[in-house]
Amino acid sequence: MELQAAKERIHQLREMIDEHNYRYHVLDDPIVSDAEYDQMMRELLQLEEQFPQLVTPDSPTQRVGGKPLPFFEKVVHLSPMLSLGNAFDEEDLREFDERVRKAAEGEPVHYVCELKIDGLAVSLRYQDGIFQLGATRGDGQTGEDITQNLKTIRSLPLRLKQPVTLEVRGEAFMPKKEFERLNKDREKKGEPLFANPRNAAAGSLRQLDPKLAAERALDIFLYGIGSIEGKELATHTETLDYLEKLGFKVNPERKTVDSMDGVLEYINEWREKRPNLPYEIDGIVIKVDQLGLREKMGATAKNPRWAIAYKFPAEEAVT
Ligand SMILES: NC(=O)c1cnc(N)c2cc(Br)sc12
Repeated sequence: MELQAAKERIHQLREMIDEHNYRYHVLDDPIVSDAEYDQMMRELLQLEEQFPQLVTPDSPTQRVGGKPLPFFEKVVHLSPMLSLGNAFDEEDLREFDERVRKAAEGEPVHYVCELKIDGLAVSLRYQDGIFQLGATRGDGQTGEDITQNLKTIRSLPLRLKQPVTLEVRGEAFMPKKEFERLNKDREKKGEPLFANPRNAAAGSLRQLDPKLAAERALDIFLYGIGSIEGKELATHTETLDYLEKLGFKVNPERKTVDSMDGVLEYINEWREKRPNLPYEIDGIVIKVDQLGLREKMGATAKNPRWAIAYKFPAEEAVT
């Protein structure tokens, strides 16, 4: 095959593979069989071997690229990754609601309720829609560059549906089924078991050899924008919808309510439904929806004043 034909076929294959990867891992709604998908990947790999000058960092063949690193580089976040203050009961939530309504000075207040994923907070940077860099939260200001490992997460888009430059925040996690499979495998090999999916996810992403992270079916939900160029968003609800439009995986269980009673209802609904989720959650995140009111409330050195995490009581250890 000559170069021009190879360019066209490679472009076509990448489009198809990215779309099928998105449908399978983000929408959980595949329309081709694994065999058909693997066939497309094999053809793309062969063409890229034949024409190495046509390989690009966002090609789906580059997910398990890198060689083992000697260490992780430090990354300074474009804006600090704050952690959430905690609420443990209704009284804490009512006090939070009072503080918000005081700051709102009569302006209507909407809360976005989201599941608090029990994983590892990460920050992802995209330049003109291409994934550039991913980092751990670290101390909130400086994290570790784990780009190679994050690229192995199939639901993480290597190229967005629009060429935007932004930094997004999310939680990388290990689904419960994968955690059980991994620990069974480690038990067979006489290796120490992971205590919980959170530790397993953190341990996987802190591997210096990306091939090890690639063997673990990690996943990721995105839930916020750290910084963005050329886009004005008025609410968090809009932000989450926009992240979905760009091709990110956003948790579908979110709900926007206009009172603390609505928040309490959501919390009780998910207290019941939590065991049936395919991933672990350790609470519910409640955020002010209006970004203007968030600006007004600001943040302490550690936590935003416009959000809080309701923590479920720790599950009694499964004996
Ligand atoms: N949906 C969310 O905002 C969310 C979900 N899960 C988490 N572990 C966290 C942590 C922060 Br900080 S926000 C958030």
